[in-house]
Amino acid sequence: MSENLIEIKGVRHAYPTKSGSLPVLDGLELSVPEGGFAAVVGPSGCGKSTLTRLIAGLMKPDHGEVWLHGELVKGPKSTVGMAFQNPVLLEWRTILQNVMLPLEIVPTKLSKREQEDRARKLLALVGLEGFEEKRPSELSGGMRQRASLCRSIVHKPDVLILDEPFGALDAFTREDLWQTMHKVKAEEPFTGVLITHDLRESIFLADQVVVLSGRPAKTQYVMDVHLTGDRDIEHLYTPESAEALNILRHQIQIAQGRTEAEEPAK
Ligand SMILES: Nc1ncnc2c1ncn2[C@@H]1O[C@H](COP(=O)(O)OP(=O)(O)OP(=O)(O)O)[C@@H](O)[C@H]1O
Repeated sequence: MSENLIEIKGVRHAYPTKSGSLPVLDGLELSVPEGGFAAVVGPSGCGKSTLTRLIAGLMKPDHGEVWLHGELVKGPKSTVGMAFQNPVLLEWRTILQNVMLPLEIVPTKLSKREQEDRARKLLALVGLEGFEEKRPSELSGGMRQRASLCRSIVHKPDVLILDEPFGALDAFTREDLWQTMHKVKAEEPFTGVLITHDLRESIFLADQVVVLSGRPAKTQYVMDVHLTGDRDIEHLYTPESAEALNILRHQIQIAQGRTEAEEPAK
């Protein structure tokens, strides 16, 4: 049994297509300890979303193993929470009812009253107090994404998967959401995997950045992030952050086949 909450070992996967088999992952390794937060970056179409489906047990890999909490993943896991770029909130339900949805699906010991209290507490945590009875269309994109985040953690999942949740937001809203994420993680600790195309986002939010190679993707590079103290946006403009971003940018260029693997210029 592994000490890591998420352990992905030697995963290989190919999709059958009309023109033959499309190898997508080939040699994927990922380890995330309990309470850890890994950001996964890589070239477009390299297999990042495929990785999230494997962790959630929505697909089985052709080869290799996915372990969650010391258990081999063999089917869909309700202990995994997910949030996507498009929040997909149900318009016929209020924001509060949308956030409570997973509690209707995943078994819970909470009474109806306690479920509602929990959903209200999370909405307040992300700055949506007073919007509980609104419909999704009455909220901005950033607010809908905040509600979606509450919905993804309301049932206290073991693992939170975030698949480009901030990708469609403007830069200022995105930075606000990054800070909200830190607040949420401090109050409601989770083990997370974030898929992103934004390298600044990866080093601001995660404690480990995993760079995937071009398709079929393998784990090409892993960076531990050591931003000290409370993370605020100014941390992104320090020499340490600039150096980390430089290294990651270089790794992405290697993954895209635009440069040879070599030490980045200092
Ligand atoms: N169900 C499927 N059947 C066949 N091919 C698929 C299927 N799902 C994904 N693919 C293909 O597998 C490759 C990897 O897809 P995936 O969505 O995992 O990549 P990604 O890294 O998340 O992409 P992006 O960066 O564009 O979001 C792509 O070429 C995609 O077209």
